[in-house]
Amino acid sequence: GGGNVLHIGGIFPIAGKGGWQGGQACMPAARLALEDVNARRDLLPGYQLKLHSNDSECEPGLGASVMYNLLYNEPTKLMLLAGCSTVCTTVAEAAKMWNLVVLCYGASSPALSDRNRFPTLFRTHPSATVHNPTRVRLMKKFGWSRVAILQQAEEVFISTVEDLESRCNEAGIEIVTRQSFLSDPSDAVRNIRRQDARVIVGLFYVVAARRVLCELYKHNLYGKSYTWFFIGWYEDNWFEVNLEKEKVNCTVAEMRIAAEGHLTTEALMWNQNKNERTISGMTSEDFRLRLNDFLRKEGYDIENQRYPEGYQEAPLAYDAVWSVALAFNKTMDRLHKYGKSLKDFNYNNKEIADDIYSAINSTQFLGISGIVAFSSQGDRIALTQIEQVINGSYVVLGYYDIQADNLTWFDREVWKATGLIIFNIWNKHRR
Ligand SMILES: CC1(C)CO[C@@H](CC(=O)O)CN1
Repeated sequence: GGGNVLHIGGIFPIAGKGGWQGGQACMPAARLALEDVNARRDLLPGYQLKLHSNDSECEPGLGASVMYNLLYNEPTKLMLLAGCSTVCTTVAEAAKMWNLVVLCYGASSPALSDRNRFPTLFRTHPSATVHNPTRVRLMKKFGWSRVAILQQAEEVFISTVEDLESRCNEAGIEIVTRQSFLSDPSDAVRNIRRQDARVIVGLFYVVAARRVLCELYKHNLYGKSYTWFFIGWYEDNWFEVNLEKEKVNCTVAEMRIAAEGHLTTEALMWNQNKNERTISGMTSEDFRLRLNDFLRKEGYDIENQRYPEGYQEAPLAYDAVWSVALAFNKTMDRLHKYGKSLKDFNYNNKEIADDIYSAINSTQFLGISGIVAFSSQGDRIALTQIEQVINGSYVVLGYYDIQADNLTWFDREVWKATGLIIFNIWNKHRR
């Protein structure tokens, strides 16, 4: 390859319906990060990092062909970045044959936390199981010892529920029933009611969530004596939109009544301290403004974003490129000691691959998405946020740091049942 350039491959969900909205902003975010790391004189001195990328449309087959094109054509790539869970599964399973580390910025599937199947996988996107310690922590806080599970029959939710069940067992919390459905939740919801479960964890994509909520309204499974956990990464007004289009036979008013009071958990993807300078020198707010500016120039539709922060996962792609640059920087220093260089990598020298692996494995820096560090399975270590719908909109109730088992709580929760309010007042004064 030309001169002192370090090449990496990138597979992004650009077009196609499979791509989650955040996905489209991942390649632009990665481009911004490349600009920034290449501008730094203290990073990879004398080298430029170059990203060769193409569109997977979030389809594993297309993603595989993009990977083959990247690997069967010059120049040699030193690492691969990939997006969606399906694409990342395919790419990460094959990458070991080329001794390549794969860094996924948009894959949430718990199945990817498997060093046997994916020995060289790391991800800046947390696994969906990151919600579970948060759910269990809240069940303990509020003394909920009997919970039910309602899930859509999708791989990501099946493996998330398995992790949730084992954590509930460890915590002495009884799973009274586990109901699953493919696309029509009515039977499953009826079974939940029959079991008289009062705390229910719901795991489904947002279209199914609207159908579930309408069923809850029809079966009166909402309000003062029910607590629902939903996933927090749906768009904020998810329960008020697309009702006609998706033939949900509830009115917006009915959906609002059923939605009132439910809790959500989600992984934080934007550094919460908006004034805190990260490794790039930008705060997460600086990044949001700069990304939106960049996207506007590229013709992206900025206005109808589903999150106030814009494209939710963009920081994960930005931080992934920084992870690569910092890992290569470490590896260059080590290789120089025995007269080698990353330029010598040719998909076959295992010792250089192992050096890159151990460099990425010891990643630890403050990125736009918060502290970037990986578990031994290559999973992103992340903070989670708990919200509740109060008077129709989401209110942050607190944050949970799983590693430190530290729950930051703002005492803003509102339960409709007067009994619970009296109990909470008494309970607070008792301490
Ligand atoms: C939070 C979400 C929407 C979970 O799915 C990820 C996509 C995937 O896992 O394929 C993107 N981020």
